[in-house]
Amino acid sequence: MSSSPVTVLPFLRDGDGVVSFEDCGIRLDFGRQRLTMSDLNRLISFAEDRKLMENFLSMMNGNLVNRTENRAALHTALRSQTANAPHYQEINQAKQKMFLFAKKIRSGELKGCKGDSFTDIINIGIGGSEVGPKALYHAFHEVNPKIQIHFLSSVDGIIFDRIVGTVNPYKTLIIVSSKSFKTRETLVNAAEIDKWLQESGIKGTDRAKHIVVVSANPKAPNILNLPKENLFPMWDWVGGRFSVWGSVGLPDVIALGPEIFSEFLAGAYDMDCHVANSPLNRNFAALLALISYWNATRLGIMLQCILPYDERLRMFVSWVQQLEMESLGKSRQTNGMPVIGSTGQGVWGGHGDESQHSFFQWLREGTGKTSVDIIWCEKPGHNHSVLNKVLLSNARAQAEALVARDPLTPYFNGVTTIAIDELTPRRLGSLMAMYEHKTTMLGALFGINPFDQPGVEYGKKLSLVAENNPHHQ
Ligand SMILES: O=P(O)(O)OC[C@H]1O[C@H](O)[C@H](O)[C@@H](O)[C@@H]1O
Repeated sequence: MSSSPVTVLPFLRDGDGVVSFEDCGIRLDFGRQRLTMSDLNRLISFAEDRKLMENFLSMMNGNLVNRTENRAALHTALRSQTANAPHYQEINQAKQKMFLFAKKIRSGELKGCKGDSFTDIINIGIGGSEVGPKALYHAFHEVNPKIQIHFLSSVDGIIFDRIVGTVNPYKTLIIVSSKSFKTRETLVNAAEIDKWLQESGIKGTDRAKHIVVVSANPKAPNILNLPKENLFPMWDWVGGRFSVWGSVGLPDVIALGPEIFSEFLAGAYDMDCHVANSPLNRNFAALLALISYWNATRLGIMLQCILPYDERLRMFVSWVQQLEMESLGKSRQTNGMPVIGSTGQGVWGGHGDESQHSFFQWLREGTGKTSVDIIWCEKPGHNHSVLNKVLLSNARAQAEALVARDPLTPYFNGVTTIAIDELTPRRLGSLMAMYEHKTTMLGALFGINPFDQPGVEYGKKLSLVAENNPHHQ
């Protein structure tokens, strides 16, 4: 048996040039990725030819960048801090409505139908109507939250029972969150929860004190037989997986407070400004996108592993997974022609320290190639300095260990480290916005539309057919 020839790939850090820099409280180091500075410079020229920045600014200005659905993609407008952003008035109006509602619930001015203050929220929603608010809540909720959020996403009665089994319906607010208000799981769960409320005696007009809806579908309140005031609006010009910055964030605004949510938006805006104003060779999102493009198309790396060494970022992994895989899992270009070569990678990951004792063996010595993002926060969110010392040592050590693979095998990893000074809501906003911009920029580089999801919609149709098939009862 003859062994395949092995080429030892260079690291970016082995040449001249800047491979690490800081902005928005984030230090990015891409020196352990497998390319040379001249490769990177060629990639930057390619990005210029592809009009990467022009595309990005066109998205922010509200042009119809989602061409298959003939829509804009204006998630940046939801967090803009300037009055000249597109749709400023209606965005601001919706935000004020959400903030006022949250303040009244938090102060106890708004109560349930029997006069109780709210202690629990059940957020019914799936995909983009769940993972973003869940990531934010998981990062910043208190040890014993005064108002706790429960996320009901899949149509799995076990989860349903576990949630309703721990809450008092008179002290519970239900948020039914669905951009389309057509998602089967969300509507079926909403009906089941409504039944539970009614069986608990919350009927007729009392229901309106316990259920609100978040949707871009103006018929949503009517569908659930609620007054139209119970609607918190979304718009078709924000994609579901980019929607945490608007009314989809309502459960967080209530449970964590408007101040935390405002900071989260401000952090995303910091990153929007960084990406809009930085040259390509100092631009976080553009560099992440270009390296990912290189990895997928030149090195055949089809996996992207996200490893936060911080419990608060555990749910962030699921959020990135939906963001990247739904946006970039495409094999047709925007012009309708099949893609030649590769597009988006499979995204997976987990808490870094736990993953060391689970799948790191595969990363270190398995027969695969992976691009890894290791994320840590320099200042901990707790007082256990010994624990933090060990955790951060692990993170730094693994960044080296994962690239130190046996040079005689054709398998390897490229590692990017992302060190955050301190995880505040503002920094989480910046981090999430950075990955959003990486994703949409990759769409432009691959020549695909990162804003639609026709494959998911096809699956939804087939599920309905299966549900109506008597042989599946
Ligand atoms: O918010 P909804 O309209 O209920 O959609 C929920 C989810 O449905 C599908 O799975 C889409 O692919 C997702 O992008 C979306 O976030």
